[in-house]
Amino acid sequence: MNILGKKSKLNLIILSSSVLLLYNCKASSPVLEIESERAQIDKIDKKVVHLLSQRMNAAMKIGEIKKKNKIEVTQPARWNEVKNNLRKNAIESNINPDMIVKMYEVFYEESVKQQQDLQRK
Ligand SMILES: O=C(O)C(=O)C[C@]1(C(=O)O)C=C[C@@H](O)C=C1
Repeated sequence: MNILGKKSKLNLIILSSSVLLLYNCKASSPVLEIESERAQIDKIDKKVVHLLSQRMNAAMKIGEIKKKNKIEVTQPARWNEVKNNLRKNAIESNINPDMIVKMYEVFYEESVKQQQDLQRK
């Protein structure tokens, strides 16, 4: 026995066709595709900032130890090691190593500055 009448069946077909049409429009819309990638970027940026904050916290802990033990803040050999690691990681991840090191120079300067501020306290 047929549960749906002819009219309801027709309405259902029209409705499902419209949904399909709408879905296809969305999937191929450049604006929506860009929005989707932007949402990815926002998520990644949030994670990057969180990780950088964790890096700074680790540097501050090192700063406390250096202060207590009268150890020099700047450690050029370690900084060279960090840069070599960064270059290796960048190449493995197919991203420009010079750009990564340039970015890290900013993080490193801040790390040293914060440690030096701590020594003065
Ligand atoms: O490894 C240390 O001793 C740190 O204090 C961390 C850090 C860094 O931010 O990577 C900062 C200063 C040093 O010159 C070397 C490295």
